[in-house]
Amino acid sequence: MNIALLGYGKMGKVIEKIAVERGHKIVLKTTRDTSEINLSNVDVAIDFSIPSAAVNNISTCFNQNTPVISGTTGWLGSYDKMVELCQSKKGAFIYSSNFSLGVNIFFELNKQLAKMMANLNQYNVSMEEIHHTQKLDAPSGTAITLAEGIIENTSKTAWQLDRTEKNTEIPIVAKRIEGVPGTHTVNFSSEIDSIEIKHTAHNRNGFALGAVIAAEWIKGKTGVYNMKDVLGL
Ligand SMILES: NC(=O)C1=CN([C@@H]2O[C@H](COP(=O)(O)OP(=O)(O)OC[C@H]3O[C@@H](n4cnc5c(N)ncnc54)[C@H](OP(=O)(O)O)[C@@H]3O)[C@@H](O)[C@H]2O)C=CC1
Ligand SMILES: O=C(O)C1=N[C@H](C(=O)O)C[C@H](O)C1
Repeated sequence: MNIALLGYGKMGKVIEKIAVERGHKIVLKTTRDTSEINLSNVDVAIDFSIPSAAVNNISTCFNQNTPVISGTTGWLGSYDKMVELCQSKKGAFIYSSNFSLGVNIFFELNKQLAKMMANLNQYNVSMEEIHHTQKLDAPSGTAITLAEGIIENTSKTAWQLDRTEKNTEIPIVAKRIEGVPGTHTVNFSSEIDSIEIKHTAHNRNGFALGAVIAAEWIKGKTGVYNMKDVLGL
């Protein structure tokens, strides 16, 4: 496949390596200095850029009839608008806050645990995410997806960064430590004991491999999908 990398930073570079190993060709790389995106010889575009660039990158793909995989976080206020545009242009789109197989299994485990804890009022739920110091958004997209999984399955109604005002909110602590690719913990704690589930990324390979697998999967399809569809979870 001919792949465009919209964003060629830490993730773009790992995706390039894995995509080439899997027999694909990178025909376009964009950075903050790119003024025009021409996708005429591109089969699938993969966007790992910055929150303020994601909507323009994704819209450009729909407008040029190119399927797009987006892993950029911090722009989700515009997700519904992008879904509408995709549908109106009969495009193809996958967004995931986290493309790794391990985290997508963790998302399902988190929902199962939340279901089991739903009526156990003696436990308080809290979350922590740790990332490298260059990360622009907080909490991480992955932490937001985890919080949404808990909200769907318990009486919690919202998440809050670094504080909680109400018992119905899930507190998320975001820590920034040099070199950490991404660590997420969900904790249910009572006076008697704690139950904790944790995912630790050892490097960026899992995120990148998942994005390339999603790009291979979406070629030739139309519609809006997620990583559960891709991985058959
Ligand atoms: N869903 C997932 O599985 C994962 C998601 N992420 C997310 O992916 C995104 C990228 O992460 P990462 O690679 O670490 O970030 P980097 O900061 O290393 O890279 C961002 C890239 O985007 C480029 N960029 C900036 N502005 C634009 C623009 N207008 N158009 C196109 N590209 C632009 C930067 O350009 P320049 O080189 O000129 O600075 C850089 O190449 C983040 O939102 C992060 O949260 C990260 C890991 C996994
Ligand atoms: O910025 C990162 O690095 C990461 N971002 C994603 C997120 O916000 O959840 C995924 C991963 O944790 C790495």
